[in-house]
Amino acid sequence: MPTLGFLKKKRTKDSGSRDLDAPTSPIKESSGSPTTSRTSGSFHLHKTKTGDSLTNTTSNTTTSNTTSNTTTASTSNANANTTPNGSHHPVDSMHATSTPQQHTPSHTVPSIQNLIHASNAAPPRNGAGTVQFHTQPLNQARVTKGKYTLTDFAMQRTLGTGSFGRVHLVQSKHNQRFYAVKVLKKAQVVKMKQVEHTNDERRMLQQVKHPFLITLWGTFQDSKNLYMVMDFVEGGELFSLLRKSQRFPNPVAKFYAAEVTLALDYLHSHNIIYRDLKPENLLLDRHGHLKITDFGFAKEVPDITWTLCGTPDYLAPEVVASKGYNKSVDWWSLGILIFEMLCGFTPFWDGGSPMKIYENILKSRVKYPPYIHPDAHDLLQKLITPDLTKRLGNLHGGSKDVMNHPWFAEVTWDRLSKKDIDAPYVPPVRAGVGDASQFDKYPEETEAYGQAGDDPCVKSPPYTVEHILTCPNSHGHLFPDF
Ligand SMILES: Nc1ncnc2c1ncn2[C@@H]1O[C@H](COP(=O)(O)OP(=O)(O)OP(=O)(O)O)[C@@H](O)[C@H]1O
Repeated sequence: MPTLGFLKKKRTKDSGSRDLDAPTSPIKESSGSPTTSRTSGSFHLHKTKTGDSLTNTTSNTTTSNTTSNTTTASTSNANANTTPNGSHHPVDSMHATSTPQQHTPSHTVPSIQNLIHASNAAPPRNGAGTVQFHTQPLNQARVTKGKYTLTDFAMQRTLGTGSFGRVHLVQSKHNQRFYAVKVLKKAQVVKMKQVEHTNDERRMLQQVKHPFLITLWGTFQDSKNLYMVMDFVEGGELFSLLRKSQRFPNPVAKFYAAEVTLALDYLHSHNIIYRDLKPENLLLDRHGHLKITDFGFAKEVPDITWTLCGTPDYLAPEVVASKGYNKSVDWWSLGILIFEMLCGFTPFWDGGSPMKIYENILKSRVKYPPYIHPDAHDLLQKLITPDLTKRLGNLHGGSKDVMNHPWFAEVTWDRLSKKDIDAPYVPPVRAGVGDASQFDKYPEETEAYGQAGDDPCVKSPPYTVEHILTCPNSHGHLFPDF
């Protein structure tokens, strides 16, 4: 088992008082945007099996995910507070005085809410068939009036950096709301041969619409940079919560895994492979629900593809072996994600180089710690298998096989897909004020954005070989649609 300093560093790729939940365009009020209406919901059993015990940490109680047969407390509405948008959060009072960073020992799950509810209406078992997003057509590209420009936003601090970009908190000068803008340096994108991926990212994100996927409001560019305007997801990365907690109790891992499963189900039903699942790309909204961000490797693939991309620890063996692959890779990565949430480290991690990780992936031998719940163990074995004819999610039943697995037995999928279930952890953020306290601090960009100048990515004929190869139909524009 990895010990000291396991993956403290993030892994990079290889190669107002109104309804604050309503996504709103930075310039124009959107008409068709869904609002998130939350009511208290039930997700869990009254009594847990081994490993399911979860203590409410209203004090500094350590949350244990070790073996326990404890009957868990039901959430009492008597303690209920009201969130700024009027929805129901039983332990919000706790957040007013205790944030995880301030009070929680690093090896505990901070401020985990009761995840186990006493519910009068027992949730139907295996309600996988009722998920509503599956049948919805892909969006037409989201339309906003006119094109954004840099002058529409006041640029603020950096929220995160990645292999190819930097994400800033920004405030719209039109509606004063906060957004996240991903800035990609064109020169860097070209140098790292990410032109096609970047254009794909924009196209994919503009089409998808799902409660657990980030909303892209629009894009623009100047001579040096590409800009993608997204909703600001205030709660920070699941990565940070996981590293602070070391590992999640079984029900907590299950909650996040279930939301990811719904998102994958949606993407796959539209022939989109995500290809970069990892805790760094899972953000928590202010209620603690997930939003998957970073569609840099997402691709519409009706059958198979060959590109080697992803993050080493999370790559499926068929990707490492340069075989053609399909959606199956996301189910493998879901297995790695669940393993990492339950154990605090990834199964093929190795202190050495990515090459060593790849070797381990190809061998596909996983040591399962004894504290993993038997149902979780079973699911993991069925996801982290190199045999594509056996991998759950890749079989005849598709994603429904995953949703119907016993580990997810108490999940009421239709309610979860409406966010009608309380999240296990509510990030301590002040809504609507651009509170970025949940994000790590980064050195800021020194080069000013929006400088005038020639755009090296727009060429007149005759085109260079690079232009023709990377963007054959672009008529000289490497990023024609930004
Ligand atoms: N909509 C958002 N709201 C808040 N923070 C965000 C948002 N999108 C991204 N971030 C932050 O910025 C970080 C980097 O974003 P992103 O992963 O899209 O960039 P990247 O260059 O593709 O990264 P990587 O190489 O790690 O995959 C994220 O890990 C997250 O912390």
